[in-house]
Amino acid sequence: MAASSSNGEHQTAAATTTKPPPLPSPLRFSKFFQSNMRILVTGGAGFIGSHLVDKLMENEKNEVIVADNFFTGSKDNLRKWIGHPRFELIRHDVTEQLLIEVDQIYHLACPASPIFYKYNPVKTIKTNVIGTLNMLGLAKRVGARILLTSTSEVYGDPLVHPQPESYWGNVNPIGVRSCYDEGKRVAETLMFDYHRQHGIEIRIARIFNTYGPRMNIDDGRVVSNFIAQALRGEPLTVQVPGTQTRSFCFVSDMVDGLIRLMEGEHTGPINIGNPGEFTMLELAETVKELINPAVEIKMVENTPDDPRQRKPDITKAKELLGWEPKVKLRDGLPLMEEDFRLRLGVPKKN
Ligand SMILES: NC(=O)c1ccc[n+]([C@@H]2O[C@H](COP(=O)([O-])OP(=O)(O)OC[C@H]3O[C@@H](n4cnc5c(N)ncnc54)[C@H](O)[C@@H]3O)[C@@H](O)[C@H]2O)c1
Ligand SMILES: O=C(O)[C@H]1O[C@H](OP(=O)(O)OP(=O)(O)OC[C@H]2O[C@@H](n3ccc(=O)[nH]c3=O)[C@H](O)[C@@H]2O)[C@H](O)[C@@H](O)[C@@H]1O
Repeated sequence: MAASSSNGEHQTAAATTTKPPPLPSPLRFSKFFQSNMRILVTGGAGFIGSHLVDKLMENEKNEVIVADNFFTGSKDNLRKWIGHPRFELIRHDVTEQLLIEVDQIYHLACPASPIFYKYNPVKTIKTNVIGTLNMLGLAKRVGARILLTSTSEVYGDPLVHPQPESYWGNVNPIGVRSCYDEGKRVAETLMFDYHRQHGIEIRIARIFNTYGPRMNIDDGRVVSNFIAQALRGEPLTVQVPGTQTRSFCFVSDMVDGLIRLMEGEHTGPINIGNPGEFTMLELAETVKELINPAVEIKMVENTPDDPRQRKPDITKAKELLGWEPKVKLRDGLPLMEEDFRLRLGVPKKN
């Protein structure tokens, strides 16, 4: 349960550092040469990362560097930028040191789909802990601001609903999801310790389920599974009991929220997600209605520790970032359907 001493204000005040941040690159103070903003996106070849790169590249004053090990991401997601003079792609694993010069770091590198983060749980923890430590070390050396994409999974199987940032969560520390949710909790701790101890400028986004074009077709997450199944005419696999809820955010809204957080004045953590809440059975019914009314819905076994409910309280995002999602689930699903049809080679019948 949320302890009374853990209300948002108290948490934010305790987090504020008195130490000035390390100096940014001398280039930022040069009078005659206005250098571009150099932005590192770790995990930039993945789903959210590649959409973020597209948005950042729209600004001609930005240079974007992606560091990715291509575990779940792909060069294909970035193909329109490869060879662009303001873009660089580095095959790099964040569990290793990275010595480059940058002004901002969006730190996304980490597998996000449960089937991928459970595939090699020890590596997932290393990515979250050593990877975040390395990126914080880089931020400290070059005086960069760093944003971590944390997750609603830090709330575990929440006992408070909807979840405000002040809720400390209900997480199983030894379960099969712990490599990811405890990994992200340590990553958040490291961010705040570097902030308090070294004055690093940090931003933490707690992302709730995000969907949209470019998700891996075999990613295993629920929205991509249902859309791919509906298009192939296969039964939609609802994991029991089907009454568990999630709140789904369209990827363009997510990218807008992440950039506002990076550019704003607040460390966070700030929930970024769409508060529209659906049971998995409701989601299956909606996909069936919109994409393939002939398809069956089949109940299948679930995995351990699956959270029963999830819905973000986005009061902080609204007040501090002026952000709220614009795309409703019923409008976002057809945009994703279009992309999946193209990739699966299933044209729409008129
Ligand atoms: N999509 C969501 O619903 C969601 C929800 C909460 C949090 N997040 C967070 O957002 C971030 C991006 O998620 P996504 O949905 O785009 O996932 P994704 O799997 O599509 O992207 C992750 C990217 O990180 C790369 N990567 C993984 N381990 C790495 C390592 N050790 N070194 C370098 N690169 C590595 C992958 O190759 C991939 O390109 C993740 O940090 C995830 O935890 C996502
Ligand atoms: O919001 C978040 O913070 C987290 O959201 C997702 O985690 P999860 O909600 O478990 O994602 P899914 O695998 O899409 O599962 C959602 C629900 O759908 C159900 N499901 C999944 C797949 C399927 O085929 N059928 C089905 O009913 C699952 O049992 C679960 O209840 C992401 O994958 C995490 O990276 C992210 O951190």
